[in-house]
Amino acid sequence: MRIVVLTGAGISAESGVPTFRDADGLWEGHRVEEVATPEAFVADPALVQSFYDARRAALAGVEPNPAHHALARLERALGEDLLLVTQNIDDLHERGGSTGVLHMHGELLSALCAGCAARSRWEGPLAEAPDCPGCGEAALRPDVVWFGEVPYQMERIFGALDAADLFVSIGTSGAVYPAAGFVQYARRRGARALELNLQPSDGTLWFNEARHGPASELVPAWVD
Ligand SMILES: CC(C)NC(=O)[C@H](Cc1c[nH]c2ccccc12)NC(=O)[C@H](CCCC/N=C(/NCCC(=O)O)S[C@H]1O[C@H](COP(=O)(O)OP(=O)(O)OC[C@H]2O[C@@H](n3cnc4c(N)ncnc43)[C@H](O)[C@@H]2O)[C@@H](O)[C@H]1O)NC(=O)OCc1ccccc1
Repeated sequence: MRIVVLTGAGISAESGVPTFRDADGLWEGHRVEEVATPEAFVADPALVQSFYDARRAALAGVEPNPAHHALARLERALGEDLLLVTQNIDDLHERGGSTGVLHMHGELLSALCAGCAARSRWEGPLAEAPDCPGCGEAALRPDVVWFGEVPYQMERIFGALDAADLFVSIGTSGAVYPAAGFVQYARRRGARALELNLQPSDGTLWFNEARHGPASELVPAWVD
């Protein structure tokens, strides 16, 4: 059984990471789409840096929950037959024990050089980050995919969706594309689709089955 799992902010909600819907899409009064865009980074880099510095710092205060741990068990059981794709930029899947996580929207603990595109691990405020280890330019930006930018590893994701027997969506509202379109794509390729979410997502009608409730209960119940 080849499975593709897609997770969103809802899987980290019970760990204390606010979802986008929680803050009704606002951060410090800014619409997320306003601070998570390349245009915003050009217009006000300090505002954007502080947005991500705040989320990076908050990681120290949260822990993976039973849903993250259950997916790590599933990975150990299925090996290559599982692809875990996340829209989340936190590191809770990895801290929950998952090793092959595909972060399609990037990672908070990674910095990207806007000059030479070199990547480097960075845990602290980006404003204090050293110059790029690749080209020496002081052009490090958060290694996240902003609105209007192409998500990471799309070929690998569509390749896995082509071969999938089952597509499972966990803790996502299905409001942001191209991730929100994966269920339609998978169904058209003949896969079954299962939704595990607190409430019906925008794409819930595309799923063969939907179970609604907290991920910390639904995911272990599905995996074990
Ligand atoms: C707002 C939306 C309409 N905009 C888009 O989709 C745009 C494109 C677009 C613009 N206009 C359009 C009009 C129509 C269609 C599309 C568009 N998309 C883009 O720009 C993307 C780039 C999008 C990525 C942006 N970066 C993120 N994050 C990283 C940064 C950061 O994090 O700061 S997106 C970010 O928001 C999204 C938030 O969604 P969720 O994770 O689902 O969270 P949300 O809060 O919405 O929902 C939480 C859910 O959990 C549930 N829940 C809550 N608690 C629990 C619980 N305890 N248990 C279980 N479930 C729970 C809730 O019920 C809820 O359903 C995530 O993807 C997250 O990564 N790029 C692109 O399109 O490039 C071209 C392209 C096209 C095709 C192929 C290639 C390229």
